[in-house]
Amino acid sequence: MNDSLLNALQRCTPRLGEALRPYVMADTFKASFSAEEVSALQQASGLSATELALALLPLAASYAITPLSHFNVGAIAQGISGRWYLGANMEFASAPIQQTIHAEQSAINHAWMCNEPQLTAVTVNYTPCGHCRQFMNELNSAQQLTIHLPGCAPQTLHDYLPNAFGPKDLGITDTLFDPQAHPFAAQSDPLIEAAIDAASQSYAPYTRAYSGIALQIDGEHWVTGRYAENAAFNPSLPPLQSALIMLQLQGYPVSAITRAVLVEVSDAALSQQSASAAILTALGGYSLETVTVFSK
Ligand SMILES: O=c1ccn([C@H]2C[C@H](O)[C@@H](CO)O2)c(=O)[nH]1
Ligand SMILES: [Zn+2]
Repeated sequence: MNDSLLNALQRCTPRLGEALRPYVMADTFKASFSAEEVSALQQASGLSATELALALLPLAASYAITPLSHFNVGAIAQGISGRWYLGANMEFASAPIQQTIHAEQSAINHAWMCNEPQLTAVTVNYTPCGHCRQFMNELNSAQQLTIHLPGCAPQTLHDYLPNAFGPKDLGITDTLFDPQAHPFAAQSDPLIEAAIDAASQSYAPYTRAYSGIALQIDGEHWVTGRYAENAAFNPSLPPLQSALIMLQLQGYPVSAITRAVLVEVSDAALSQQSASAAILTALGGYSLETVTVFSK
């Protein structure tokens, strides 16, 4: 368990801190709470669901990596399954500033990578920036999504983003969190296979440049990341960022990476290769294997 998570736990009110401790201290804790855990935490703390989500934001923000801003943002994506997924911003020193991951993207990607079918709300400790509002507008629940902020009445995403530009403006009916299953031929290497699986579930309705990443952590563990496009293009989340979010939230340091594989579609209109390789270099000289796959 990392020190900043422990610090955040110690700064909770005694009642909440005591209730959280068994979950957060467990080796199996992966920065999310099941519906049963959320209701047990509510019972023990006496907080409403909204109050509890706000009270958990410092825990979410403890996952932030902010060498550039030292401004830690925490977010919680609340799934229709009842599970809550934490997320935090991540900055990369020595890489272009555009590579930054916002806390809302982190929490939302976390839920998506865990195959949550839909989000009902996002709770965040600062007002979401325009880029995040646009990122959230891609969700299959964009029309109903509630945003919770400290000291602010709950409002819908629509309140935060009137006259929104979205997938429909580009003639796309698919939305982020709609299940994706793009068929690619299998390969025998398990890590490549994990990256192919991520690519097949990636969301790229605008370019069809499906891509996925798998990062080997040790002999038998890996994390994966999927590409998530956005109608406004720039708020898209590249597959490496998606995988690095999962690495961070599962408690692994970047130094644990032993191998990195990017899977892309052959003859795609764009490539993640050079941007992903540049970040891996900035993170400490990790090399990137790129595998191109053909649609079945
Ligand atoms: O909605 C927002 C706004 C900003 N940030 C992060 C990005 C960057 O790391 C830092 C300063 O902008 O805060 C978020 O995570 N979400
Ligand atoms: Zn943002």
